[in-house]
Amino acid sequence: MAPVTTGQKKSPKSRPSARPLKRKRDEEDLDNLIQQVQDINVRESDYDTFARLPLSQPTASGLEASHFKNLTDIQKKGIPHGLKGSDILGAAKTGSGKTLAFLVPVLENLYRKRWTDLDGLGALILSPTRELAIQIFEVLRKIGRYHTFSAGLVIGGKSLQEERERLGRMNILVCTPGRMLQHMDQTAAFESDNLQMLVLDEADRIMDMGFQSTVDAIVEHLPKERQTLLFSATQTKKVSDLARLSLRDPEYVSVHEAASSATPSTLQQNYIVTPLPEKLDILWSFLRANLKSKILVFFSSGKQVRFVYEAFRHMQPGIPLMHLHGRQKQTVRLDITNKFSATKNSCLFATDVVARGLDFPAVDWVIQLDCPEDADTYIHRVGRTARYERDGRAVLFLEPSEEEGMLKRLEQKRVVVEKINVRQKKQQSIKNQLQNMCFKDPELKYLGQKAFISYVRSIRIQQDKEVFKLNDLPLEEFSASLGLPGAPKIKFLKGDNAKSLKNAPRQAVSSSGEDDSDTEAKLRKNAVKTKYDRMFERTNQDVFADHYAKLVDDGNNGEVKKTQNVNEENDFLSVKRRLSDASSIDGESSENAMTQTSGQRKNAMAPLVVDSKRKEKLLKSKKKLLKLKDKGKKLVYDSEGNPHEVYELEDEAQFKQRGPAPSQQAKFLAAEQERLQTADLADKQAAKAKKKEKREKRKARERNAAESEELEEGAGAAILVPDEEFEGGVGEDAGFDAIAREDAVDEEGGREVPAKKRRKKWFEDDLGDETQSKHHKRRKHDDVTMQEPETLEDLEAMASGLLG
Ligand SMILES: Nc1ncnc2c1ncn2[C@@H]1O[C@H](COP(=O)(O)OP(=O)(O)OP(=O)(O)O)[C@@H](O)[C@H]1O
Repeated sequence: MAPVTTGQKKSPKSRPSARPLKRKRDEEDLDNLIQQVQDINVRESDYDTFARLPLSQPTASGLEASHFKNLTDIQKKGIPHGLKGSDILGAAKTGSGKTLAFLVPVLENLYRKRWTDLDGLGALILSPTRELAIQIFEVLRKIGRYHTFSAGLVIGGKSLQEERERLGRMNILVCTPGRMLQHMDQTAAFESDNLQMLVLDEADRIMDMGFQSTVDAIVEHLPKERQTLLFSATQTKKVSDLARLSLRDPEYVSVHEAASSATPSTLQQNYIVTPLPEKLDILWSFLRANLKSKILVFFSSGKQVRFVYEAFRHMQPGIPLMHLHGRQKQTVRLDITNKFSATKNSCLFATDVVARGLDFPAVDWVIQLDCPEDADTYIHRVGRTARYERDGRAVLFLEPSEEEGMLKRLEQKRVVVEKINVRQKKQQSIKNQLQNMCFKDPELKYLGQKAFISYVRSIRIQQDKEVFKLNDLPLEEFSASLGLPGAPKIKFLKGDNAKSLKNAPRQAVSSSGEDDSDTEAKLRKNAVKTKYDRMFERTNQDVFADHYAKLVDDGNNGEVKKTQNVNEENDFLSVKRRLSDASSIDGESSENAMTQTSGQRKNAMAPLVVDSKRKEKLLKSKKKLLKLKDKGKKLVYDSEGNPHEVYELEDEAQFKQRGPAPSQQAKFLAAEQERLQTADLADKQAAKAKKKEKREKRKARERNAAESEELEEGAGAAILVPDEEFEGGVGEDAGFDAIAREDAVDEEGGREVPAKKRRKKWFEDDLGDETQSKHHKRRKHDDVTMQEPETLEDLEAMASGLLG
């Protein structure tokens, strides 16, 4: 139970017995619980209600207060193994209750180990997205409200420093991999040596390419002796992943392997075949016909989401529209997630950022306007509806060229989808409206162009070429259907990799390099020219800036003019001028600049290529040009006082004697790496030892203080009052932080005694007492339903505050 000290004083007579008695009883209960867990027979599991499971009182009460009574299939199979400490590889359909399947064992296993603040981090829960991490954290808050563990959410969006200060004291952390690793590498006070459990929710996504190396690095920081739980809706038993996470004889807990379909039976799944240029018409007509529904529409990129959202918003379909994609600020994303969860009828346009794990209540329709990259993504997307025994419908839009390939992929994953047709009579064309809007509003047109480009790129980078066939797409008509006057020109990178590009959306997809010739040629025809296209096509680009003309017009400009003339014949992207010497920058005569040979140059710098307006401007600023000047050289002196370069070239013959250059290079790199690793290890060990010493000292101090306090109050001066504990709001207030009561009353005399000053909670600011007590009272009434954060700020405060 949550050890909340009430501050009540007992008479000297009663003092000696109360606390030790209670402690003894608790110890006995705990021993019983440990025994019961040992006795669990996982093969004959008949635990169909939480009440029948051997659970601690705080967890049982938390589950009951959150209205969880019966176990779902994955919980029936997973929780007993989890309680017994086994590693788990869990797979179950979307919406089948996997979150509790790992949260219950987390709380219970730490509880049975008598985990306290002083023991540090006990469980680490990794989630691939921030939204999912927040959702897991909220469920943890609910069911863990009567525990005294401290729990935190580490998802970025807060300053590293702010999180850092609180991180050291957390028992359970829910986090995204990137941010966690950042702390592990940079936060000295963060320790995971004691970690007991590692959980990966949506494990397959976390083990996906984008996260692989991050997860590897995180795991390196964790102790090998730990329990590891992996859960996902679409999991494979990839041996390499298991080895990487050092799972020990994992229990394969799968509740849909034998099922005929990989998706919930309450989900009705259909697909329609529609040419790309008609997609938006159909989507629009669909929305108009379903104004009283909650609809989630998936697109393959954020830019499409933005364009369709903006365009449809202007056209007012009659249903509230929202949009969500990875480029929005975290606070905005949270806000939209909450709003969409709360509404009954609305439509959310989104990317795959919400495809996994998010538990929006009562979604009626999941529409996949763009074909998912694979069958797993399909399963996760449709899993946003038909959750926990509810009904739901999903419709996949397929381009004729995608139909055969995608259906094959779905079949391989035991996903059964039925074809339906669109009623032509009800289909409304919005092409003209969109064209009109794009014509009037250049911003919208710009969004449309971006949307077009990102769609084409998304198809190009797909790995499954049996499904995605860029050359078969009617791109010109598609661009017209977006309201654009022509298909924008697109350039692609050579040999780009689908997943790494998808996982690095912020990485600019450079347009330099080589193009996809066929498509490019196709697209170049009738291409819409952007501001930049026009800029590069300007015929008078090579007209010198005034400043530069003056600079070179110093009597002897024949050379420059010659260069200029030669360049004029080149293509528009060719180099117009080269300034190749610092002296010209310093304003010395251009003649010098142009006639100096490389042998003459002492402080040679990389040639400055003047091929754009920006660079021409640069010529006007001496300060900026100075940056291009060669910096001074570092020399080292030998014992005789002769100067040497830091790295001097050795004699070639000598060099060759030591073997071929690549092998020497490899050797050098290996040696350097080893040197760095050794140094790093030593640093880490020293830092750890220091921290450990500090922690030991702190523990000893706190123990001494606790003991002397106990002695002072007389043994057992403060007692536990179970019913009131809950009201006092152990976990209710601050997650799982314990608090001391304020309004303590002396039992004997009924006299009010000054309350021990309690620690300020995350939701409190410096309010007056009255306001605080009102606040406190309000929360008391909320103890059963668990107060939800009302605003984004509340949630933010909660996220950061619980780290304290
Ligand atoms: N034992 C239970 N009794 C009643 N409702 C439950 C139970 N377990 C889970 N739920 C509810 O079912 C819904 C889905 O649960 P959860 O989010 O854990 O599913 P999931 O399997 O993780 O889904 P996904 O694969 O999409 O992440 C939630 O709304 C949750 O509150």
